[in-house]
Amino acid sequence: MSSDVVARVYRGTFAHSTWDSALCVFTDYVLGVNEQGKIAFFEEGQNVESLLEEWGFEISDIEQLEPHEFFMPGMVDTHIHASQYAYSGTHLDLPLLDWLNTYTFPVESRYKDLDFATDVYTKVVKRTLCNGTTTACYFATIHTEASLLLGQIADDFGQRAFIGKVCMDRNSMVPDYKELTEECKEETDRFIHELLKKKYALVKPVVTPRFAISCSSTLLSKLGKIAKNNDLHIQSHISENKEEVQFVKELFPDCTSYTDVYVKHGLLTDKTVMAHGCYLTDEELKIFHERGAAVSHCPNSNISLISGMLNVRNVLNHKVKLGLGTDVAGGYSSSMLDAIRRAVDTSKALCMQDAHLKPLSYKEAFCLATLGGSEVLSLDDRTGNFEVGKDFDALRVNICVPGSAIDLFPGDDPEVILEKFLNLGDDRNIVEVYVAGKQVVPFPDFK
Ligand SMILES: O=c1[nH]c(=O)c2nc[nH]c2[nH]1
Ligand SMILES: [Zn+2]
Repeated sequence: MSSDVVARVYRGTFAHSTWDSALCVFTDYVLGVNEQGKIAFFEEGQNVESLLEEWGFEISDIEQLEPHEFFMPGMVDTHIHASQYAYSGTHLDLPLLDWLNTYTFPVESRYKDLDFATDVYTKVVKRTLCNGTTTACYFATIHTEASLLLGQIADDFGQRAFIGKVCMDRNSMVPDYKELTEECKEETDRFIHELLKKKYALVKPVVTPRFAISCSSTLLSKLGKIAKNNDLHIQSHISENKEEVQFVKELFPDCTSYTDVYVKHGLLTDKTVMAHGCYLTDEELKIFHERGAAVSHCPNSNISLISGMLNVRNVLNHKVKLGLGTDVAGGYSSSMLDAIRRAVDTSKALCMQDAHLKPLSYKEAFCLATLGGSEVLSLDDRTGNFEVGKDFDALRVNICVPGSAIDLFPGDDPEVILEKFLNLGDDRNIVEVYVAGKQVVPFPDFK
């Protein structure tokens, strides 16, 4: 008998991605979660007798899923601005640079107020968890205390998260909302130190230069060094909008491309995730591939701010790590299901312009939202699918809940049920959420 103790055993349908297949559906499988929250076994239901013996649990310990239920991996939002959740669903009438100056910076400057921060950050963590985001890579604001608070709230609610204190020392439009270069470096050091000191199991800091336009060359270099010395993740924005790309050219005339700006400052590593990338050239994508840097595709935001349409197929052909992001609040939805749908829509819109392109399938989008996202954040050895040994980050989906927007018909097999959920489902269908084996949705009573 195994010395490992299983805490939970489920039997029913499971769906996940592997690097060989964007969608694998397993019907009548048994999955065990050990006391450390890791997947202890994942086997065909017919092996249940030997599993009982090996793992020492009773048949009555098995939780049987209904035929209209399944488990899928938790979704990974590789790019979301927690601070912008305050105005999500509004302010979508301006292009990027005007949008930042008019709406974003004035709101982000309010996060010195920790009551405001607590309210918004609690709401965004709860909302994303309910919608199945088990891992989120967050931008906060320039404020160290509020950013630490976001880390504490993610930890309280059990979400796996990267937290970025935003760094910017250039801002002509809202001069209040920036730091001095040295102050920004020191506050970033303090933020990283304080967050790591908390020893949260699932919440880590990420070095976060906002984008090349809002950082001086000196600051970018300092941030590159901080990331290197502490072996940290890095996140920023790149090539989202044509005006932005042109402005970066003017600000950094010695750099050969937008990508080169980040390369020259030590910010394009195998732990870097860059949002958008709509206008990256093939040469730049080659550099991303060589360095192991990742792209976060944020299709809702790209359309909402009329920024551009990322050619996902081209990014995948260059073998660049790729995940999906909601980019709240340039993207108006905090749900990764929306990111899946918009990614497919954008790809189809590009196909209308170029008949040779192959559209992204719903299976590929599902893979990007789960396993792809975990790879983007270098977490694919810990999460992203139901491989034995990984953490159990999972969504229990029930198609037949009261008020469900999905109808089933005779002959709808598990693959059809998954496809209907991805296209028509919402948080009502996500009845339980697990992160590292711990049930985080429904929320515990004390919250
Ligand atoms: O979509 C975006 N949201 C932002 O907050 C931002 N900052 C720089 N570039 C950005 N793009
Ligand atoms: Zn963004």
